[in-house]
Formats: sequence, C-alpha cells, structure tokens
Amino acid sequence: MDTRINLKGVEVTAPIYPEFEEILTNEALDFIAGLARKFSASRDALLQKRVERQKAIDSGKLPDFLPETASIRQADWKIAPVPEDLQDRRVEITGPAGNRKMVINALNSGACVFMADFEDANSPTWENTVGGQVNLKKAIRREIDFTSPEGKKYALNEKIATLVVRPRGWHLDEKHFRVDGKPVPGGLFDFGLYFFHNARTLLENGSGPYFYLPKLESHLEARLWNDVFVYAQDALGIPQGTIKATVLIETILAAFEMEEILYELRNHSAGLNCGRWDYIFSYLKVLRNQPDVILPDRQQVTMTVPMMRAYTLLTIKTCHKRGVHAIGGMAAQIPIKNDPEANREALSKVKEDKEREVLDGHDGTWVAHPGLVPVAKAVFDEKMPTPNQLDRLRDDVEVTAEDLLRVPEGTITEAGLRTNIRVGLQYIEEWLRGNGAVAIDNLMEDAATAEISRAQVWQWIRHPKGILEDGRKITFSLFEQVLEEELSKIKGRLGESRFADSKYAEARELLIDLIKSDRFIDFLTLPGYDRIV
Ligand SMILES: CC(=O)SCCNC(=O)CCNC(=O)[C@H](O)C(C)(C)COP(=O)(O)OP(=O)(O)OC[C@H]1O[C@@H](n2cnc3c(N)ncnc32)[C@H](O)[C@@H]1OP(=O)(O)O
Ligand SMILES: O=CC(=O)O
Ligand SMILES: [Mg+2]
Repeated sequence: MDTRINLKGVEVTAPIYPEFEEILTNEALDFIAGLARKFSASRDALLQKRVERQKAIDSGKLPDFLPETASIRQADWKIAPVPEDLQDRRVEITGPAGNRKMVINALNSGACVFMADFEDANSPTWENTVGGQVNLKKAIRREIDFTSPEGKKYALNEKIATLVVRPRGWHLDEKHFRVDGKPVPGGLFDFGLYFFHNARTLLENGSGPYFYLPKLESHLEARLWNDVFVYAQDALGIPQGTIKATVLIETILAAFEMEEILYELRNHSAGLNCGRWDYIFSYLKVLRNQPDVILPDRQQVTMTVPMMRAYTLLTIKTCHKRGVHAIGGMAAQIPIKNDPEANREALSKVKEDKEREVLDGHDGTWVAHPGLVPVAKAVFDEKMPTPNQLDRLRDDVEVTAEDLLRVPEGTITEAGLRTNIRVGLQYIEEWLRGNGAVAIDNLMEDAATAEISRAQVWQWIRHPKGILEDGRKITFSLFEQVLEEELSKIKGRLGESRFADSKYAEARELLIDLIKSDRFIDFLTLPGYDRIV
C-alpha cells in the first residue's frame, strides 16, 4: 500500500511512479471510491443478469424486442442536441490511450475525432491504464510531447481532433485499486479519473467530457452509465447534460434495445456506433448453443451478410429517428508498406466499406490508422457535403428479429481454422506484453477481433456442424495439432532466443484454457488480466 494514499478503505496495490502522482491524487481517488461505493453493487447485479439471460437463451428463448418497453419505442422523443464539436464526425480515428506517440499522431491525423481507447485496443496493464490518463491530461492541456528512441520529436499541431474516451466495459475490474477490500469496476476507474481531472478544462477549452461506452448488453446497463453521469456532474458541480456518450452497439442483445439505450441516455447521448467486430463475437457467443447457429470462416462474415446489414441499417434508422448520429465501424485493412499493389487493394477495400456506410446513411466512420484518414474523408466529403445526414430517416428500412438473427452462410476451412489459431496466439502474446492493438497479416487485430477467432474454434469443436469443407470434424486434437504447427512456424521465424524471451508459452497456455473449458469464458481479457500486472 502506498503511504501517500490517505483514504479510509482505499488501497493502491501497484507502484505510483512520479508521473502517476498528478493522476492518483487523494482527491481523485476519493472521487473514484465514491463512484465505486455508489455503483459497484448495481454493476454486479447487471453482470448477474447477463448470466441469467444467457441461461434463458440456451434454453430456447431467443433474443427479441422487449414487450415491456414498446411504449418507449412508440413514443415521440428526441435526443438533446450535441455540442458543436460533435456535429461533424465524418472520420474518427481510434487507438490505445496508453501509447503516447499514437495519442499525438491520432490527434494530429486530420480526423474529426480521436477515440482514445481503454478497451479493445488497450492492454490494461497498470502502466497503460494510468499512463493513458497521464497522456490524455497532458494532451488536453497541450503539454504532451514525445521523443522516439531514434530521436524523432512529436508535438501537437495547432488544429487537433476532438477527444472522446472509451473506458473499459462493465465486465472488467481494475485490480490495482481496491475500495473496502474489493477491486473497482475498470470502467468507473477510467471514466472517473478522466472526468475528475479534465471535465472543467475541456469545458474551458470549448469542448467537453465525451465518451464512447463499449459492450453494453441492455438498456439497464445504459441506465447505470446515465446514473453515473448524473452523480459525477453533481459531484463536480458541472451542469447536467454536459457529458456526451456514444454507445457502441456491439452486442446482439443491445441491437434489440437500441431505442431504449438512447432513451436512457437522452440527456447525455451523442448517438450510437456500429462496433462490428464485437458484434460478430457477441452473435457467436450468445447463440453458440443454438443447433442452427454456426459461423463460417471469419473472413466470410462481412458487412454485407444479411444479419450485419440488418443491424447497421437499424442503427442508422434508430439514431436518425431520434435526431442523433449513427457512426460506422472499423474496416480491418491497414496500409501495407513495401508492396504497392497489396496496399492499393487494402485501401480500395477500406474505400468500398466507407462508401457503403455513407450511402446507407452513417454520419461518420472509424479508421484504425492515420494513413486511412484521407481515404475515409474523401468518401464522406464527396457523398456527405453536410456535417452529418441526420435528415436521412431511412423509413424504408424494416428490420425484424429474424433479420438480426439470420445465420450467415459459408464454409469452414482448414485455412480459416489455422488463421484463427495463429491470430489468437499472436494477439494474446502481444496483449500479455502490453500491446492491445496489433497488425497481423496486414490486418488490424484487437481484443474484439481476437475474441472472434478463439470463440469460433471453441464453437466449431463443440457444434455438430463444426466440420471442415473437406469433411473432417473439428476436434480438440485437431486444434492441438494446428496450434503446435503454428507455434513451431512462429518459433522458426523468431529464432530460439527471441522465442524464449517472448510470452508465447503463456499465450499458448491461455489459448488452450479458453478452448478447453466447456464453460464458455465470457471474455478472453478476464483470465488474461490475471496474467498481467
Ligand atoms: C474493434 C475495435 O474496437 S476497433 C478500435 C480499436 N482498435 C484500434 O484502435 C486499432 C488502432 N490501430 C493501431 O493500433 C495500429 O494502426 C496498428 C497496431 C494496427 C498498426 O500500427 P503500426 O504497426 O505502428 O502501423 P505503422 O507502422 O504503419 O504506423 C505508421 C505510423 O502511424 C502511427 N499510427 C498507426 N496507427 C495509429 C493510430 N491508430 N493512431 C495514431 N497513430 C497511429 C504509428 O504510430 C506510426 O507512427 P510514426 O510514423 O510516427 O512512427
Ligand atoms: O469496438 C469496436 C468493435 O468493432 O468491436
Ligand atoms: Mg468493440
């Protein structure tokens, strides 16, 4: 326990480096402790509700629109207007908050918004988590700079992107900060520190405390965030409605409650976003025990399969009906160095993805890399000359529960199985070393995409339809065989000594645990977190 922390019932169980002192002040930690004491029990109850809901689905009660909230869907209400610097969000870049160079590069990238991530793209090491807060505090005050080991200097441009922060989802804890003997919810830690230190300065700068809320599964989870916002604004004496939050629709269950989620947050909402990768993961996870539900190779589950189109179109229609933005998602392709032909192909795939989004009615989109900002911007500038297209109501769109649940067709191949196992291994190895976003085979991989990979393998082994197109059943022993083959290729590439210094042994062990457990482990980051400091 650090002796500088002088609060009853409050413990920091990790080092407070000199740079962390301005973040982990007694006042800030007291504020987080207040949030935890007020809201942890509700968070725990909502996590328990997730378990009960899954039991009902497993016993045949498929997800549907909720009868008890039909009146909210039918009533006439609108979202409170969003501030000026959230009106035009045509291109949003994302990246881990814990990487200082990337924070500067993202703010300078020419994107309208930078989403600084404590979720999918951020491995929640103590260094990344508190270091991310240091980065953001310095960035907001224009005190951030960085010098690379090669001596390249980084500083903020005059014009920078609007900052939006994504705290961790409700399922994750911050184990290094304990209140009354219990770790605090990671989302409250990330939100609370950012809000406490920066809300006033952001307002003085003409911006505001803006958030992305990940992995929500119900409108009750949105209600809890709204309660947190109301409490936090009161506690700091900041006007109600100042916080603006964009909710990621990235679970199949949230897709059935979009209107209710917006309604819960109507004084604090900045719209919805289509988090496509977690959405695919969630579809698979939630429906994994349904006899007819099985996904083909990951690369065949594209944005144009019927269930993905149904979900994105419904998001646009829902947001525009309520007068707020519907932001698109992330194409997996990133620029490819030293191969102009492959690079052209990657950029043209991104362009095609963004064209579909803008023509469907999205008001903006996500990119993973500064090199993609001009690509997405050109598409939106051409097809969306206004700051947004909230006036495109999409009354032509009709989406039913069956549309959202429709199983994508396709094949399962050995190449698909191999890719999943390789990506799972490589991503987990990087994550354990503190890198939450990684380029693998020229694609952006993060916690959401890696979840799809390991969940597919888990399901293919257990599902009667988990059969390769050549007729072989996918079994645990086939998984083990491919795993060892892929590991030995990686070892061949790295050489004995780099391999020995890597975390591949731990990544292998974790991947085997995830695949072997008959009880589906809800998030790979949960057992993963036990293995990082
Ligand atoms: C499913 C979801 O949740 S999507 C949202 C979460 N995922 C993300 O945010 C992923 C964001 N993207 C990334 O992290 C990175 O682009 C990666 C890891 C995929 C690839 O990164 P790299 O291998 O460093 O790419 P590359 O070498 O081409 O980078 C070139 C430059 O662009 C910078 N850069 C790359 N991506 C980003 C980014 N997202 N933000 C800021 N800068 C970036 C690099 O830091 C590097 O800077 P430098 O030239 O000053 O050294
Ligand atoms: O968070 C975004 C996603 O696609 O998942
Ligand atoms: Mg996600």
